[in-house]
Amino acid sequence: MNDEAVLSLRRLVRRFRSGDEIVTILDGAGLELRAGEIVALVAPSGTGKSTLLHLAGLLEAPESGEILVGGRSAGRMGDRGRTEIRRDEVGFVYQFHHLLAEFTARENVMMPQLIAGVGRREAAERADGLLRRFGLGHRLNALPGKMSGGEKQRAAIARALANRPHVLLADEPTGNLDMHTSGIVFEELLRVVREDGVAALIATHNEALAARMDRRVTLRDGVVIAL
Ligand SMILES: Nc1ncnc2c1ncn2[C@@H]1O[C@H](COP(=O)(O)OP(=O)(O)OP(=O)(O)O)[C@@H](O)[C@H]1O
Repeated sequence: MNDEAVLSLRRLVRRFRSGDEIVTILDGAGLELRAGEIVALVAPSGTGKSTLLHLAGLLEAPESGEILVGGRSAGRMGDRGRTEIRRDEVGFVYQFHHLLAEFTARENVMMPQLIAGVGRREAAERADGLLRRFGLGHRLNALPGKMSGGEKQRAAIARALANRPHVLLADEPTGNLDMHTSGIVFEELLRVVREDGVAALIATHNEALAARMDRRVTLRDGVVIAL
């Protein structure tokens, strides 16, 4: 672990049109994530958690402010540079697994690697290793339709980590699971992320899960504050 920020969000402003009005959701939001640090983003519904994660993952652009990933400023990059950073540096986990239904667990975890140019054999080995770490060694060839909710979400987390990202962004990663399964899957996510030294920003409504992370932040009036 070192003290270098792998993700810096600086003075982010994001507005949306709502009918005739312009609503400012983020109003100078800033956050730094150091290598290996796991941060919980805990805030009421509608305060901008998903918006902040989308900006951090370069899925959309802020009206103003700066986003640095691995010290590189995304604002100064073209679409191609942003796409590369998204692919190589950032992993995403959503509430819904978004696995491809016609591909097995192994193939789903291979997919981002193949897109990044990794060979089939190496991608399959990495996929199997990751899935095993999530207790899915017996489900490598299972199709998502045959997997339980917890298994699918584990596979989705493995896929997010497939390209060895420095940053993992997760939006209610266990929000679709029952409380018991959610706790177990969450524990596994934290274990693997810690073992690999990945920095993570995880939005959750669940205070008990948030308490297991390194620090907690919230959004208030469009800015990030420590809890
Ligand atoms: N593309 C959009 N167009 C218009 N308004 C939007 C858009 N995206 C988000 N918003 C609005 O911005 C606000 C924040 O939304 P966001 O999804 O970031 O909140 P959240 O904190 O993640 O909420 P939840 O916990 O319910 O997921 C909401 O009022 C939402 O309606």
